[in-house]
Amino acid sequence: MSPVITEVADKLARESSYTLRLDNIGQTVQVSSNISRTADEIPIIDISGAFSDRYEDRKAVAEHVREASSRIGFFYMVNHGIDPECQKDTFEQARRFFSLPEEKKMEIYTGLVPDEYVGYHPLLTSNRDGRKHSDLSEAFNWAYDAEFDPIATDNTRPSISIWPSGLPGFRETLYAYHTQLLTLARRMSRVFALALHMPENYFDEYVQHPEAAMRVLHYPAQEASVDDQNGIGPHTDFECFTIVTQDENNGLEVLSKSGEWIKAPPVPGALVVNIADCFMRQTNNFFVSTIHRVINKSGKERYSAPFFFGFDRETLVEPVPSCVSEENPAKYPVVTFGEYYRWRASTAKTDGL
Ligand SMILES: O=C(O)CCC(=O)C(=O)O
Ligand SMILES: [Fe+2]
Repeated sequence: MSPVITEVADKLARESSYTLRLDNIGQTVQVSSNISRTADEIPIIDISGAFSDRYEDRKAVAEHVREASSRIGFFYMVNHGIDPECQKDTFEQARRFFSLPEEKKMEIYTGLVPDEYVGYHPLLTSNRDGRKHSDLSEAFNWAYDAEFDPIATDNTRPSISIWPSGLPGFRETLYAYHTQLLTLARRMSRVFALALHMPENYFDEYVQHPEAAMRVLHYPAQEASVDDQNGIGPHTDFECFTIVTQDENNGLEVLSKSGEWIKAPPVPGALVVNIADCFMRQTNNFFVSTIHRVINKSGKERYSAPFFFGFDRETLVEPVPSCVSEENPAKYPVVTFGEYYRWRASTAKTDGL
């Protein structure tokens, strides 16, 4: 084939529609094209009102969050009060860890801790999109630890995380940022309660000893085409909501309800929030847990730090009363958060994300 014809054929391949199946959540979606586009569907929400003493200010933020969470399941938040120095320090520690020799990182390989999503996930070990090469990212995950929770009520439960040796300050720096996000996430759970037209303290009892895991990710610059590889393949997150800190490089993409990949580029000073599967179940599909992926074609290394927030493992994932009615009965069987989490974490590890 002449180069021109190959190019046209490639273009057609990339622009043709395909079916995406996510077996773990039983979703099949039709994607119109593998090419992502820029769109302004992901709103930027100023959440300063969430910290206001005035109920009307908090309610106004919640209404924006309600709109975004039910329409696209993603939004940016600005004026969240997080210290940018902590973000910088976290990325610095991530760079330090990922530049260790592979054997050193493998000392805390996630495979050593069955059923828990902690430790090191090496490059090219997951593949969510069977049509492509394995995912071009590596990650380090850690979990909630009451020692670093300023309002912990129960310090007796052991931490499940595993830590690299010989990296002084690594754990403390990562927890300094984790603690800030934990406090923000508790505040956001009040915003979400209002967004669901429930009393503001509706979720308070579920966030005493929350599922609050975090990860740092490293995406090398991808040379393969977007049709041949992902940084992280298409997936949904499995807790209630995720707060993602991005560096300054593009890569994150969100699948809109109409089946188009939409870019979620970094916005200076903003954190990305996305709804995850437990919240979708609890809201009886009113909030949408949106499929997303990362492809790093920025030409540079990309780092990100998602914080995954879910409720205590004893909590029942049962529908919020404002989201069920006789005409709209519960769509999911009730399980505890811990049962759901363990099932998803173990399948994610065997299936690769
Ligand atoms: O790197 C990102 O921006 C998002 C990563 C992500 O979706 C995940 O770790 O679940
Ligand atoms: Fe994700």
